[in-house]
Amino acid sequence: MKKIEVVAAILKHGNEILCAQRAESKLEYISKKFEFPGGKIEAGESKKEALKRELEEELNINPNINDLYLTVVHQYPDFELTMHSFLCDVDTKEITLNEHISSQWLKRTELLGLDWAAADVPIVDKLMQNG
Ligand SMILES: Nc1nc2c([nH]c(=O)n2[C@H]2C[C@H](O)[C@@H](COP(=O)(O)OP(=O)(O)OP(=O)(O)O)O2)c(=O)[nH]1
Repeated sequence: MKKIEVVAAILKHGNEILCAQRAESKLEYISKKFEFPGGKIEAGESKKEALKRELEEELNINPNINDLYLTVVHQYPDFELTMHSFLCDVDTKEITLNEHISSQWLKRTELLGLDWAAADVPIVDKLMQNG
């Protein structure tokens, strides 16, 4: 089974968190789902270097990347995903959506209202518990 390793950012502005909606995809289980921005780690990159690159590519932002929050291993029908999520503080809500089709800044308690990619659910649960 194919394995993918991804980094993702929990972008916090005050008490709000950025939730970003993926574009339509032929993989229905991730198509238009909400996620934390990020992407695959490329050869030779550290996790934080990969996340910095992805955040610039996807949102035109360059935030401080803080501690690892949670690593999730999730089995999708076509691949096994390992996703490392990092807390990041941003000082502005101004972002440019270069790849996502929509975004919302939500309080922790509001996160469950979105249709998240399945791999994100443990991260969302932890964020809600620690609210
Ligand atoms: N970035 C991110 N990816 C997630 C999350 N949840 C989740 O299941 N994924 C999955 C969807 C994709 O299969 C994979 C991320 O791959 P991607 O295609 O977005 O990464 P990338 O930007 O490096 O894309 P590419 O170069 O392959 O086009 O991880 C999440 O919260 N954030």
